[in-house]
Amino acid sequence: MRELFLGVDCGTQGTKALLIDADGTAWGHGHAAHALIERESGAREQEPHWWVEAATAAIQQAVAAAKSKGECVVRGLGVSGQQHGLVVLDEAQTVIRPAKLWNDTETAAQNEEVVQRMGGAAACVEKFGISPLTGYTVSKLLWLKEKEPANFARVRHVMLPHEYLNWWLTGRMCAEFGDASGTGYFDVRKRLWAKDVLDAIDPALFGCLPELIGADEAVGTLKPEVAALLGLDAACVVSPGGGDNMMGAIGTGNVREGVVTMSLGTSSTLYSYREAPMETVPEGVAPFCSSTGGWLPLVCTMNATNVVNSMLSALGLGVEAVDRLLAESAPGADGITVLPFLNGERTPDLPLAKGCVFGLSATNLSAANLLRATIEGVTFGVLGASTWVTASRILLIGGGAKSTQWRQMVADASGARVEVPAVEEAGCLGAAMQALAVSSGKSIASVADVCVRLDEAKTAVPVAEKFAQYAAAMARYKERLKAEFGV
Ligand SMILES: Nc1ncnc2c1ncn2[C@@H]1O[C@H](COP(=O)(O)OP(=O)(O)O)[C@@H](O)[C@H]1O
Ligand SMILES: O=C(CO)[C@@H](O)[C@H](O)COP(=O)(O)O
Repeated sequence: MRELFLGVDCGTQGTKALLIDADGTAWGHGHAAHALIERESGAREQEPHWWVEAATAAIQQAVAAAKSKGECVVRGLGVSGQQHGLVVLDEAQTVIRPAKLWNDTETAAQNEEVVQRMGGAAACVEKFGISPLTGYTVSKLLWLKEKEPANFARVRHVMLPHEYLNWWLTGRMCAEFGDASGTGYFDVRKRLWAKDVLDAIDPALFGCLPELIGADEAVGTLKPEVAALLGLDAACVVSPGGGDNMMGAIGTGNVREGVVTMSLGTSSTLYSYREAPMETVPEGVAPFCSSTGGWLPLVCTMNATNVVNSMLSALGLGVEAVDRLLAESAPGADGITVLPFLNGERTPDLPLAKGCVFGLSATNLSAANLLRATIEGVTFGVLGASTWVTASRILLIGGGAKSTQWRQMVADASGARVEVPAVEEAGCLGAAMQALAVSSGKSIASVADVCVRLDEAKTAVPVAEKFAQYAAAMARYKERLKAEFGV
């Protein structure tokens, strides 16, 4: 009987599922999209039951695909989730309101207030190794207390998206260091909840947090009724899971120092594993913990494929147009610059910013140049914030990595060789690899050595002439940013 391991990744736009064997070979995939509640106030929310429904559909698809290839049993399951979302449950364990997400900027004022109550950003870094930015979980709690006091009074359990899915699967509420480190109420050096931060909002909150477990501890096994629904065995072991970037790190072998991963999902992120926490935290860097016993400093911008999708939709085009239009246009988009802040922005810290288009003329205005300038803006945003890490090689993941031309742009603009894992869904792969490690007792590094493979045909090698062209376009991007927003 074939033994398989399941990874589930609850991203912003959808949930994916992947089944692998102990060699990292894929046996089944599944996908289901999520809706997104977006309001002009900056609210970005989803109903937690949407994630459960999407996970159910995606897992059922993956299981059906694997079973069609022969008899199999799923031994372990790991969940990867969009970071920072706030799920609140009442005494009866009922979800109180939609989850506010990582890209919610309605809570910007509350983030500033929390930082101030803790003595300012420098004091936060000194005390807890991290200072919260808009989007982290903590500001959502203060927002709830101020704006929806009746809902706040009902809160008995506070969870992140992947913890909520683990609870649905197993009935156990628990947290692990990687995702917990993005809450803003976690001491990232000591790897403990930061009670002082929660007390500054409300002393009742600390008692609402889940227990912390280690990266190699199992959460438990599946609830029998959930196992039956998903077509899985109730003995299937659920590993701790983690934030999607932490699971992407595992899925790209970013479990040792010196590896750099970049993700082009709804957000754009760039991260690199470290054995020790950062002593000094460069501006814009989120000094998170990894879900593998170390640390995972990262930069994250709030505008990536969401902005590309909006521009495509405004142009009446679909995602299949990306490669064609990038190929039709040249680095620098004939002088057009897009600051892609449709979602406000976190890096740089401009939660209330709006997007801007500069440099339009009668001769350069075309769909190809507009789309290119948008994708360049997204790419320059994350690369420009990533000078704290040097990379001669970048492992590129997320939906945007499917574009040949975008991969080449990242290589040309960064000067690094861009490589793509053979399994496209790195968050799912990382979660499945963690499930394999936890259920077999193997180290995550040894699992990574076996399971992470590259799709050599997709490697993009930087072209020196293009590097110079992108450097000029990026300099123009930075000038526009400075002139418009002073950063
Ligand atoms: N071939 C492609 N070229 C460019 N972008 C693509 C391509 N395929 C998918 N995408 C983008 O990837 C997005 C989904 O990315 P994904 O990493 O799954 O997001 P998330 O994890 O945040 O839900 C799509 O909405 C689309 O914009
Ligand atoms: O907030 C962050 C990282 O700190 C985001 O990276 C979220 O974790 C959402 O991820 P995607 O939906 O873009 O994968």
